[in-house]
Amino acid sequence: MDCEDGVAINKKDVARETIRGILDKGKPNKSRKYDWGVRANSIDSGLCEEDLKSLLTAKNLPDTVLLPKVQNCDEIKWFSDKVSSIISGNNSVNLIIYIETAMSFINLPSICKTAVDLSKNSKFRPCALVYGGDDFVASIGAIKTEENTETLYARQKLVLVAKAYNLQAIDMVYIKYKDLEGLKKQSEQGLHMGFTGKQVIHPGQVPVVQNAFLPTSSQVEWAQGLLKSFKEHQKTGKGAFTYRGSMIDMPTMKQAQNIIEIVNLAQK
Ligand SMILES: CC(=O)SCCNC(=O)CCNC(=O)[C@H](O)C(C)(C)COP(=O)(O)OP(=O)(O)OC[C@H]1O[C@@H](n2cnc3c(N)ncnc32)[C@H](O)[C@@H]1OP(=O)(O)O
Ligand SMILES: CC(=O)C(=O)O
Ligand SMILES: [Mg+2]
Repeated sequence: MDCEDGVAINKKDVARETIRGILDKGKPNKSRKYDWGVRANSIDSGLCEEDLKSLLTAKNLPDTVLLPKVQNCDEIKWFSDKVSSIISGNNSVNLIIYIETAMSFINLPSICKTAVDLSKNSKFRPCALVYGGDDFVASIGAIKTEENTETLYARQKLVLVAKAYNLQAIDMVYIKYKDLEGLKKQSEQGLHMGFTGKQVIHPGQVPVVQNAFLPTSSQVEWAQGLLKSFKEHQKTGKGAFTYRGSMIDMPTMKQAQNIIEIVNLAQK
């Protein structure tokens, strides 16, 4: 649910009140496991405080707050203070941080470190970074291409820093939402770069992105076989061995473990 750029400037109050009403009612389908996330307005818009006061005092807290256009660690401190003063009792929310301006990228490690450190004594848990590709392209004055070479450095930096701080890395929006083949290609590009997932803006994008980020059956079969073979070779004292024509040692074993971990998480 969005209070930010998907909402016209003259409808900010309406969006906030509508979302508050939805939160008050609670999740309609309690048997299905899903999270409710709300994207507030950015702190520098001057609207964020009002968003948080309304959304975080609803009868049911959103599972996650998405904070756009985070520029520096002072904004994380601001957010930490606000959630601590607004959220009652022992409740807390997940925090997803949007990185989408040139300055955000300059300050990225300190933004993450501050979020991780402050969360130990606050009411939020940082869980992911989002690459806000459209705002970023506007911020640096680039021209968007289908290959995304103009933003390769930024996307790779986001993955690198996210993983260093044990956060998920969520890739850009694909705005040509009717072009599912293009979406598939861009999802696979993000997956290969190390992104954990991708934003969607239309229901039709959901299955394409989910499929792209789930390991294929042949990858799972390869990983299971490799892990079995790795264990057997360890017992016989062999750190390196050949599996299906490739040299395998500890790092490849870890890649196979990643595949199995994603499958296990997706099944939960
Ligand atoms: C760069 C950024 O900041 S991205 C994030 C901010 N932007 C957004 O969130 C935009 C979200 N998406 C949208 O607003 C819309 O999908 C649009 C404008 C792109 C297209 O809207 P439409 O022309 O209505 O799409 P379409 O007719 O295909 O919709 C089919 C159904 O899916 C629903 N739907 C479309 N998008 C969404 C969405 N994001 N979430 C939930 N339902 C949606 C429609 O309401 C419609 O439902 P209905 O059949 O019950 O009436
Ligand atoms: C998703 C988003 O906020 C952006 O691309 O700017
Ligand atoms: Mg944006």
